[in-house]
Amino acid sequence: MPDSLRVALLGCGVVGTQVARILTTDADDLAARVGAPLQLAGIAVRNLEAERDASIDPAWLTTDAEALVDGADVVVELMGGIEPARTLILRALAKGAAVVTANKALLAQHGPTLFEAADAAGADLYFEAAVAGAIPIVRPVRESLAGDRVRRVLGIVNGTTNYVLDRMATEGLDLDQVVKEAQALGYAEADPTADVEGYDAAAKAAILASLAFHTRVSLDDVDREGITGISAEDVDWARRQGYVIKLLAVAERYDDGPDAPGVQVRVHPALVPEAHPLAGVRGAFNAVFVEAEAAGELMFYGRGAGGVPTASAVLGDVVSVARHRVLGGKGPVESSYAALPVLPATAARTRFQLRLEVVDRPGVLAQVAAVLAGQDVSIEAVQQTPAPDGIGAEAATLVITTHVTTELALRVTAEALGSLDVVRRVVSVLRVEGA
Ligand SMILES: NC(=O)c1ccc[n+]([C@@H]2O[C@H](COP(=O)([O-])OP(=O)(O)OC[C@H]3O[C@@H](n4cnc5c(N)ncnc54)[C@H](O)[C@@H]3O)[C@@H](O)[C@H]2O)c1
Ligand SMILES: N[C@@H](CCO)C(=O)O
Ligand code: NA
Repeated sequence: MPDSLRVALLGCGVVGTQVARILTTDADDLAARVGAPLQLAGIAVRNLEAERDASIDPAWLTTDAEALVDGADVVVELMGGIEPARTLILRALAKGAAVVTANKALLAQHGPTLFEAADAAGADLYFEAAVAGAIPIVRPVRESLAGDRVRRVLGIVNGTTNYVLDRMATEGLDLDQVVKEAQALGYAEADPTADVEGYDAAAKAAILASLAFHTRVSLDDVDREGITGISAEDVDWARRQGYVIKLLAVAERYDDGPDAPGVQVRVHPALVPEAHPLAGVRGAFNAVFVEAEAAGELMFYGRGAGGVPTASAVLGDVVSVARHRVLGGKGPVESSYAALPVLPATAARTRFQLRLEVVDRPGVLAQVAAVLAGQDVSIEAVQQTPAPDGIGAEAATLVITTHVTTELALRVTAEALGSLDVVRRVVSVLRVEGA
């Protein structure tokens, strides 16, 4: 067998601990698969004295990340954040080391810089764990679908928010209550902003869109709306109409119409029909639904987070890049040749459902319909129910589902409806996806 390959770990947190453990406990199998032993060269940490899992040998730890990087064949970055992760990855690539990272935030903001550095050095940069944790999705999109044309990607890529929305639906609980519960269970962070406001999902959406459309898409290109505006009442309304509310990452390519060709990438809560495969994704699970021209519909499902599942994706990448070291060759480089324009939020095309509280008297529906017609928004269905308790007599709730329209037309429509005398309140506006 060739000489062993030196693997440096940066970060010994939730994921790093599990990667270190499996690297050592499964060393024989990994060596056989790679064709050379993988030697854990060390783990860079901030504090040598911090309490750690019993599987972590204190002799592995160092605070000198730079020296560790300089002596490595494979650098595994699991610190998270932008700096020093970015500088250390660039340093590793410049020295010709292969890099594996799970850092979606870094890739979504500085991907091009990192990929250019990898290309210049002829080194591998792998990142399966950065999108949907254990689920193989980066490699399928980057490699298996490289001969196809992806049209659309719809993903549930944040486990925390999926757990929260699922509990709201099954228990009728409010968002705040469930977020507290998710924190107690260790799903949600002490500061849940990155998850509930959709930043984590938006970073993953940018990475997926870049891969799917061979176009650079950064976090700033993603229109983002979190789940904080979703009420228990919204969830209940959705259920009664045969939908579930999911936080979706949507990336699609438009080949017709005034904006074509272009890609549109967004993260927002959406109504998903109960019969759609994404509607059945429960709890903290993730799933990514891909529509490709030749392949048709594909669905990738599994655990998007957690130290052990995420370590599976990291180690899969480590084995891949290590095999290249042993056998020669290299993995794919960044593919951004298509350079499609990334379209603004207003260009997004989808169906919508508007819920209005209206005055219940003759002619109201006609006025409402005229506003939609004025923006060329086509109505697919209208449902009227008597006023909920508390909004008074002669009032009704009107639920209007539209055909596909643009976000721009919908925004203008919602504003115009809100200013009609007969509309007391625009209660909610939700996109409908996957129908
Ligand atoms: N936890 C998950 O389920 C999950 C899933 C997919 C991807 N990821 C990604 O994996 C990465 C790691 O996540 P995690 O959950 O293990 O985070 P974590 O916070 O548990 O671990 C990060 C560790 O890195 C250490 N660290 C930070 N800066 C450092 C520095 N300058 N030098 C040395 N050590 C430093 C921290 O002290 C911490 O122990 C992140 O990029 C995250 O987005 C995590
Ligand atoms: N916080 C993320 C896990 C890491 O990507 C989630 O809830 O899915
Ligand atoms: Na993955």
